[in-house]
Amino acid sequence: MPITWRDLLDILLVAVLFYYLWRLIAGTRALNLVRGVLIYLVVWFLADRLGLSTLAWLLGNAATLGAFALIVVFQPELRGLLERLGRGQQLRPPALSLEELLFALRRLSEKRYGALIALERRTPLGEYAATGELLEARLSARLLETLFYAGTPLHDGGVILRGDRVLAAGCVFPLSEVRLGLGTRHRAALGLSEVSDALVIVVSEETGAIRVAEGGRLSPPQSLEALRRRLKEVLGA
Ligand SMILES: Nc1ncnc2c1ncn2[C@@H]1O[C@H](COP(=O)(O)OP(=O)(O)OP(=O)(O)O)[C@@H](O)[C@H]1O
Repeated sequence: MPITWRDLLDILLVAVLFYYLWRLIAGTRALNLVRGVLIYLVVWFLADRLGLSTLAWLLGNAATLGAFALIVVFQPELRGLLERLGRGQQLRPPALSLEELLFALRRLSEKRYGALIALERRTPLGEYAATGELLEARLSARLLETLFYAGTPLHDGGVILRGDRVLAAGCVFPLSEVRLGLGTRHRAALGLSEVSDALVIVVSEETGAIRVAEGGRLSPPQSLEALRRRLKEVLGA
């Protein structure tokens, strides 16, 4: 059968669809889910082909239940994906004001205010923002300083930045299981970086040291210059 222009268009559209799906899930927790589902499908297919009827029957029936379970478990990610699909590229939040953030970090470090700040990237952090107080406020150094001033109700927990907005404060991040020899603020920074692609900045209340957690790794104390370089890379500025 000859290949028609319809076949080519079909293949092109499917390729574009997969490419955009991949871009949406790359770097998110959903990527692990996709890997898991693919392995499941391969085992199911092999069981069916090799005539392992009980295993194939079991996997076939569990698939329906599993699909519902996945929707429930990954509801925050799915909502995030749909939000991003709807939002499109143009309506991205304005870029973060790097100098404002660096100025805030300098002040927090000098004053020894313990701080925990997550910069949202591709992984939606809405589920963590929901554990704190939603602010949706424009980022300013004075706001960050105020939020981490000890004694105020919101100073406990982490702040989430989305573009140039302070999305939420007083948020609870997942704690890493890794023993760092540091306290819970640092474990929370590392924990969030393990489950998302966020860049998480932590200022120590005890020493004023600024560290960055990214991709499940916590940096040694950083100078503001080193931090500026890394943030510029991340923000593409
Ligand atoms: N799961 C969490 N999510 C967000 N913030 C957290 C979490 N757990 C603890 N924190 C923050 O960490 C603070 C406790 O910090 P702790 O003194 O244990 O940290 P640390 O890593 O030793 O840092 P520091 O050098 O600032 O003392 C809490 O008051 C809270 O603000």
